[in-house]
Amino acid sequence: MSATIINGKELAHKLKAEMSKEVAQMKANGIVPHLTVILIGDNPASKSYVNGKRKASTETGISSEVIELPVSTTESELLKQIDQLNNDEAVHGILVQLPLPDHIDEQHIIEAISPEKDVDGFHPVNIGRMMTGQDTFLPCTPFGILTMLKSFDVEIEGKHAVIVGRSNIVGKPVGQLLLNENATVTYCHSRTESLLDYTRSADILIAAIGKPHFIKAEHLKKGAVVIDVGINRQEDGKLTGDVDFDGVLDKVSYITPVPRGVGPMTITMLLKNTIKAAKGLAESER
Ligand SMILES: NC(=O)C1=CN([C@@H]2O[C@H](COP(=O)(O)OP(=O)(O)OC[C@H]3O[C@@H](n4cnc5c(N)ncnc54)[C@H](OP(=O)(O)O)[C@@H]3O)[C@@H](O)[C@H]2O)C=CC1
Ligand SMILES: Nc1nc(=O)c2c([nH]1)NC[C@@H]1CN(c3ccc(C(=O)N[C@@H](CCC(=O)O)C(=O)O)cc3)C=[N+]21
Repeated sequence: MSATIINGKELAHKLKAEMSKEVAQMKANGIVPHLTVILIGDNPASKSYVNGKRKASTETGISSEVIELPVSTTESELLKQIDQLNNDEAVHGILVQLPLPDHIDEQHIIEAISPEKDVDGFHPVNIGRMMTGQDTFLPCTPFGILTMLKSFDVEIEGKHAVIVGRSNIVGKPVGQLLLNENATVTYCHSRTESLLDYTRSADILIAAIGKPHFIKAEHLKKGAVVIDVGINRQEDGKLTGDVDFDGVLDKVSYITPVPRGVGPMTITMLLKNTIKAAKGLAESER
């Protein structure tokens, strides 16, 4: 059986072209979608992700701005900055790049962002809306994964989706979105006993662990759909996923590569959410 490789970069490219047209139309009506990203400190990985976001915004015609703050920034200074952006009508989306320095409480920051500008979909109000199946900003990585599965007509309803990883930004919400699509969902994590028993029964396996090549052929059922969320930097500087891509290729029906898989889709969904935020504001102004 030959596997289909779900190329996230190509799909992202296609979606960005569609969004460019939408943005042009919005601009013609006097609305310029604007995203503000706050980057604290000089973590090279964070800088590189933020650059990717800036580049993709420009490509789509979305106006973006990056506020770079020193690692010494206090929580109250950051809260003040967020308050200003919440009250700035020209700003539609606010994203605070994670992780934050240890002296800043991540949850305080996430909850300070207005839910109407929370294009990451991390605010508890938006998480609650997602859980109850309401219209909201979906968290970008899970939203990107769902978009990939749907674009490739992967059947979700009734299927067993196994998520390895339970973080608030990837594992938990991706499980919820798949549940909303009528999958049967199992969450696994570092305390799971006999992980193989679960992963081997997965029709759809989502790997969001952060350990290079953790998922191997022995973990999988033949014909499984594998989504690799992991982004791990190797010694040679190259990126690799949580799945042993070459080792499992013969066994799977669909698989996402790293790089050019989930990562570019995450950024694309951020742009989609920013457009949605700009539209939401326009509607309330009418
Ligand atoms: N492509 C993209 O757009 C994005 C990629 N990422 C990448 O995805 C990966 C995961 O990110 P994130 O969710 O933030 O990571 P976290 O470190 O927050 O979560 C990792 C999860 O993996 C679980 N885990 C760790 N070891 C094992 C094990 N041996 N067996 C089973 N489960 C295990 C942990 O369990 P426990 O809860 O018990 O500790 C935890 O739930 C990273 O590589 C990250 O860089 C992240 C965000 C976006
Ligand atoms: N508030 C917040 N929101 C986030 O969405 C967020 C965050 N913080 N912190 C870090 C994680 C990670 N993340 C990625 C985005 C794009 C790629 C991506 O585009 N990766 C490319 C490769 C990029 C490269 O070569 O460096 C790829 O996989 O092909 C990866 C990872 C968003 N995150």
